Formats: sequence, C-alpha cells, structure tokens
Amino acid sequence: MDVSALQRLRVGQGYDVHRLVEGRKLILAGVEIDSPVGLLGHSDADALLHAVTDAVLGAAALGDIGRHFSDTDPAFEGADSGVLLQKTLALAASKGYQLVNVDTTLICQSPKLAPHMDRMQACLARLCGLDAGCVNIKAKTNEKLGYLGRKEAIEAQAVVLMIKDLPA
Ligand SMILES: Nc1ccn([C@@H]2O[C@H](COP(=O)(O)O)[C@@H](O)[C@H]2O)c(=O)n1
Ligand SMILES: C[C@@]1(CO)OP(=O)(O)OP(=O)(O)OC[C@H]1O
Repeated sequence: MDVSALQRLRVGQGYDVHRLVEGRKLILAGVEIDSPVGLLGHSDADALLHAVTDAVLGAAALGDIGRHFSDTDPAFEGADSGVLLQKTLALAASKGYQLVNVDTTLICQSPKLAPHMDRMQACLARLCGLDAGCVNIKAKTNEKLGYLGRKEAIEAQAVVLMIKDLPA
C-alpha cells in the first residue's frame, strides 16, 4: 500500500436544508425541476449544491459556505449555486486540492426525483469537472415523518473525497 498517497486523501461532509414554499423555483444539482413549490433562500437555494460546496470546504479545511458567500451580502441574492460551487472548487484547487468523487443524498418526500436523476447527475458532474461515474445522487422520501415528510423542506447530504498535491 502506498502510504504517502493515502496521506494526501481528504474527506469532506456537507449538509443543507431549505424550506419549500410557493412562488419559488425548485432547483437541485443545478437543474430546474417542474414543481408547484420551490426552495426558499437568499441564493437560488440549491440545497444539494450547498451541501457539496460545504463538503469541498470541509475536505480542504476552508470553513463553510456562509464564510465565503454571506447570506447577508446582496451580491449573492438569487445567486446561481453552481457558480458558487465552481468558485469553491477553484479556491480549493489554489490550495492544492482536487476532487476525486462526490456522493450525495436528497431527502425529498415530493416530487419524485427519479425522472430527473440523469440530468441532475450530468449537471453535477459538469460543475465538479468530473466524469459522471465519479458523481452520485440518491433520493429518499422521509416516509412521511416530520417536517421533511410533511413536504415542508428538502434536505441534502454530501460526502466528497479530495486529494492534495504534494508540497513543491
Ligand atoms: N423524492 C424521491 C424520493 C425517492 N425516490 C426514489 O424512490 C426510492 C424509494 O424511496 P424511499 O424513501 O421509499 O426509500 C428511492 O430509492 C429513490 O429511487 C425518488 O425518485 N424521489
Ligand atoms: C450560498 C448562500 C448565500 O446566501 O445561500 P442561501 O440561499 O442563503 O442558503 P444557505 O444554505 O442557508 O446558506 C448558504 C449561503 O451562504
């Protein structure tokens, strides 16, 4: 086993939740999904991309999403979370971190996401600069339990693996 390669590996974990309301678009993994309700937020409220962004920041020990893109800054009102993820990946790359793979879970009672999964996976892979085979999105209902089960919100969880360059 190559121990020096193992020492360059970093894992990161991310989580997000946004409330579902009328009058907002539902955007997940950078894809707009046909729905009578959408996620509320200062940005486009893409909970999945926020969780992935936090996981990347976690792996690179760079804090959390709000530290880089404040939810009180008018610059991020309606922001495209795909752009924020790509800025985060560029920041991580500037510190020597490259993404290896991404795994995510959406806890979403409704709508059914299976019909949108291929598009969501392709979009997330493009945003991450990875092959689709290195990116995964899973969907779960919350078995009608609690605020997620009552369709009041959607939750996202993400785990990433990153590899750090050897110091020059
Ligand atoms: N919003 C969702 C939720 C779930 N799915 C798919 O259904 C399967 C079963 O979900 P359970 O919560 O009942 O375990 C799940 O594995 C997904 O394939 C979905 O498409 N959209
Ligand atoms: C990206 C930001 C910017 O306001 O998006 P929000 O829509 O506020 O979403 P949240 O996940 O609550 O916090 C992250 C914020 O930094």
